[in-house]
Amino acid sequence: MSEKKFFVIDFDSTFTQVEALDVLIEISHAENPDKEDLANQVKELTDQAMEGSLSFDEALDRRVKLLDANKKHIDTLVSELKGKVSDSFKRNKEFLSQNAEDVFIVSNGFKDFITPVVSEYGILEQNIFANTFTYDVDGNINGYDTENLLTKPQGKVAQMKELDLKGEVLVIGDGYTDYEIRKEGMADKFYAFTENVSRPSVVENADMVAPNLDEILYENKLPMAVSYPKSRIKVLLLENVHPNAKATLEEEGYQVELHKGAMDEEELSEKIKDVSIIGIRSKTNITKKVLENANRLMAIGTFCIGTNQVDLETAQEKGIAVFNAPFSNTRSVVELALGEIIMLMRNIPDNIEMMHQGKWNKSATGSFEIRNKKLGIIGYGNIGSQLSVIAEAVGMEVYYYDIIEKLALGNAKKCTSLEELLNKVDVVSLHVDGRAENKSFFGAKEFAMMKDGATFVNLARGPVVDVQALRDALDSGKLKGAGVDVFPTEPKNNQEPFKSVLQGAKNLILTPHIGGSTLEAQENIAEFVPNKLIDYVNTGNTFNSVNFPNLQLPQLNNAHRLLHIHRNEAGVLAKINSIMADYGINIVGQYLKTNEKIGYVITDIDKAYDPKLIEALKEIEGTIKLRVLY
Ligand SMILES: NC(=O)C1=CN([C@@H]2O[C@H](COP(=O)(O)OP(=O)(O)OC[C@H]3O[C@@H](n4cnc5c(N)ncnc54)[C@H](O)[C@@H]3O)[C@@H](O)[C@H]2O)C=CC1
Ligand SMILES: O=C(O)CCC(=O)C(=O)O
Repeated sequence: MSEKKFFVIDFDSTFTQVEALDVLIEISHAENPDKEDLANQVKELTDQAMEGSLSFDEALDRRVKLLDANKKHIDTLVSELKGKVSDSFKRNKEFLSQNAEDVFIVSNGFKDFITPVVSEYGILEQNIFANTFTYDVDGNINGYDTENLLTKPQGKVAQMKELDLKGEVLVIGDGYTDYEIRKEGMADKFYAFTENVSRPSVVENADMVAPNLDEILYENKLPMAVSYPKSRIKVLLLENVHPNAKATLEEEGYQVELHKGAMDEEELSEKIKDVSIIGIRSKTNITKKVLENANRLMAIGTFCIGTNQVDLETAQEKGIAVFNAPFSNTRSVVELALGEIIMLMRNIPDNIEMMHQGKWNKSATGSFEIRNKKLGIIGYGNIGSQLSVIAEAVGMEVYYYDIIEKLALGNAKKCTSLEELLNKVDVVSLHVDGRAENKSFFGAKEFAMMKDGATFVNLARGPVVDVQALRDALDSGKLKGAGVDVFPTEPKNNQEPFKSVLQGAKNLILTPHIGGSTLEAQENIAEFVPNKLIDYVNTGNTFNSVNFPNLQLPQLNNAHRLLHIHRNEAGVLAKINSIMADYGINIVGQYLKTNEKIGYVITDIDKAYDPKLIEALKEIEGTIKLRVLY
């Protein structure tokens, strides 16, 4: 039988998010003009005591003198503290009350406010060890019980000696006095609790740093309120994604690492090993080799539209869901495309170049309005169709070509072949996606089909265009000008040099893949993608995933949710349900969706079940991944 475990928990900044005396002084001095100064003095004394730089009894004495509080203030304090219990203690209330015999509060705070707060979590009064205030006849605090062990230096150690717990003693706290219990041999383990505050002198002495109570319960294989501690979910964000993404993911409780640039295959194959979620933009290739090393990876977020940089099929085979931001930067691309078209029709790139060289060339030759010019959009998706509407609004006549049937917006005219479009229009704007079949889709043959003196814009994907053929078309005068934002090979970061056969061509706008790089777009993406990832982790929702069957699931209420990802083979659902029946499971809800390769079955079941059920489900032939959520 394993040894009995005792949990010895500190109160201030551990059980609650705050230091109670800091709050009390704000309450008792609410009307005092010097309240800020007094509050700062109390905070400073608390910090010094917590870090171990001031003896606890001296700090306590000085703080109580500054309080000037009475019983009524204590009542107000208690109701404030009840709202400030640490989140992980709140959610693990069931564990605390079910193990009440083994849970102790040992605090240098005061029972007067501790007892009413922790009692709501089932903690037994006889297991609360803390100081007590003394009051005068009018109910004003006039001191504290100086005989109490916890008013003395090393008081917690002395209290633990007196308690003499027989079993494994785990101390959880944020202060030096908590660590002292372990230091003096009265505990087996000290967890530096950092959910509310992290003190270097405490963290460096800890057996383990615990960002929350879930982490401690998980480490001790004890039942907890969440299926997996969020603090164990490691997120790697590459390519300078907007800082809001990091903030959102950290707020959710994940560990987030941010890198400015992309990573190559070698580096990423190593780095990915302990990562649960990765966020990238267009320059990081998540290849088969990377995925083969990604043993903990649950989801990939592309903080952009394109997903051609991810081996979607291998990700799917490994049960890794991929999410992108299909709409967040589309407007930015459209604005740049239209801006470039206007610039190119007026020969502005050449004009700029000449002005920098000191040449004044005021001329209307070869300069045109875009009004009444024919714009040909290739790829009438989210960007192409939006450009269609805006270009039409500024007077262009819009034609489009797409490989699938698309609704013509406004007065746009559909072309039934690429050739038809290329023969007809004055400006070609490419907005196809980067699927493998589109590699070199636009080359010498297509440029030849364009009208002489036409303009060409590519803000889609680099490999789609044969850039040597584009250079030839510019040099020969076949094209009037071009705008290119994307290239077959692009630098991994802003330090690497850029090289292209296009450099030096006439009337050519070259931009460093910034079609979607506006603050608005990046902010939109940083909101959209992290929320998709969090939703997938928390509920299993795959709505908008680019490689998983799309399922929008209801909230999980008072049930456990089993997410079973399997190869799409006949009979898997039947096998799942037959195992559920064997274990006498009451199914509360079930959802299934498949695509060509995988099936995704979500089953919500009653909370009480034999844990062997999970193993049995994992053994079903064709299972890729099984996740349990609660
Ligand atoms: N430069 C930049 O910073 C940005 C570039 N992009 C790129 O823009 C492109 C378009 O994005 P969305 O409109 O959001 O994509 P989308 O998927 O909504 O639309 C693409 C359209 O192209 C069509 N298509 C694919 N291959 C085709 C072909 N060979 N011929 C004709 N039509 C074809 C598809 O049927 C689809 O309707 C993507 O490659 C995306 O990665 C997107 C955002 C920013
Ligand atoms: O801004 C980026 O990183 C890439 C933009 C892009 O090409 C996309 O959204 O597909």
